[in-house]
Amino acid sequence: MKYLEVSSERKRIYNELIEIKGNIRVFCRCRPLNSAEMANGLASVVEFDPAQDNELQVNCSDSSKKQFKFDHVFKPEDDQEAVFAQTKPVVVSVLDGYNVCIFAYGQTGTGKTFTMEGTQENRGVNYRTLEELFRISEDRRGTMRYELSVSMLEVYNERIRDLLVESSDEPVKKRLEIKQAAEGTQEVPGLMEVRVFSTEDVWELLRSGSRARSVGSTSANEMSSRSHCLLRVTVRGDNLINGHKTKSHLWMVDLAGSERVGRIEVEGERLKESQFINKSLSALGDVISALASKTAHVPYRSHFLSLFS
Ligand SMILES: Nc1ncnc2c1ncn2[C@@H]1O[C@H](COP(=O)(O)OP(=O)(O)OP(=O)(O)O)[C@@H](O)[C@H]1O
Repeated sequence: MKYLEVSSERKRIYNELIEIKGNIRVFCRCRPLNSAEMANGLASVVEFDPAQDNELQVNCSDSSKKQFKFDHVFKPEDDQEAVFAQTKPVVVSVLDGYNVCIFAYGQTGTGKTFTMEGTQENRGVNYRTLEELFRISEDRRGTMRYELSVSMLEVYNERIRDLLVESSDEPVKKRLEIKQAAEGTQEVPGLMEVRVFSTEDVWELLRSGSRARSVGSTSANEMSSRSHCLLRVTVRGDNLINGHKTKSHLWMVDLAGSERVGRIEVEGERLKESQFINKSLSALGDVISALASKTAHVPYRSHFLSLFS
């Protein structure tokens, strides 16, 4: 009984939080200048107000200043832990049966992959989230049994590729598609789903998926991600007290760079990629702005990337 009270209290608080803050949250992260930028004598054009952690100001080339507001702004000195601290309350709600989606969006080279994947020493949101999900699952062991599985796919030039299928299997792999499931969620039939039992399983799995991703070099980033990379965590929950079962998805998406074609001298294959990237990002932008303004029609079908949001 005590457990049921705590659990429904947790859901009530979460729903209240969503009510107050909205169900879409936008954070902005400004990365530090890199060594090439410093060597070229570049300086940051972004200013932060120490008293406001949700605002920044951009100094424009015509000496005007533009102010932007977000739910939270991360400064160059904010580390991966600080970013995850803000993300945590939203992602862990997947354990209570909510579907959640996070996108990292920005121009090429701004730190999307660093934020989501991170490095061995500076692990990003993807790994930290799974670590937290395991920690909470363990805490709730007496009352809930959870099964966590991971899938990873990329959307590259309008095609969906499974990143967890061995690359040697590539020639026999069939093209994946999105289908609407009976309960209204989106499914990708045939997508590999790997059950994970501990954080030790996770890091190598994420690394191998990420190595299979399509990358290329643009003039703005030497190792630019040319695809949208989607990590899906599926949570199956079994309530040991009342027998209630849940299944929910958490999507963590590292979008391809939103560069403007004219700005980074692209040609040939890179140009084609950029056009596909921009088309899909623009469709996704339309969906998010329709959701944010709560308009009756949300154009999910204008691009299949939007179906995951
Ligand atoms: N907050 C940060 N602190 C330190 N280094 C960072 C930070 N953010 C990004 N970097 C470094 O900047 C470089 C570019 O970052 P990253 O590849 O994550 O950009 P991206 O936005 O994913 O680019 P693309 O869209 O081209 O894939 C990388 O070398 C990364 O390690």
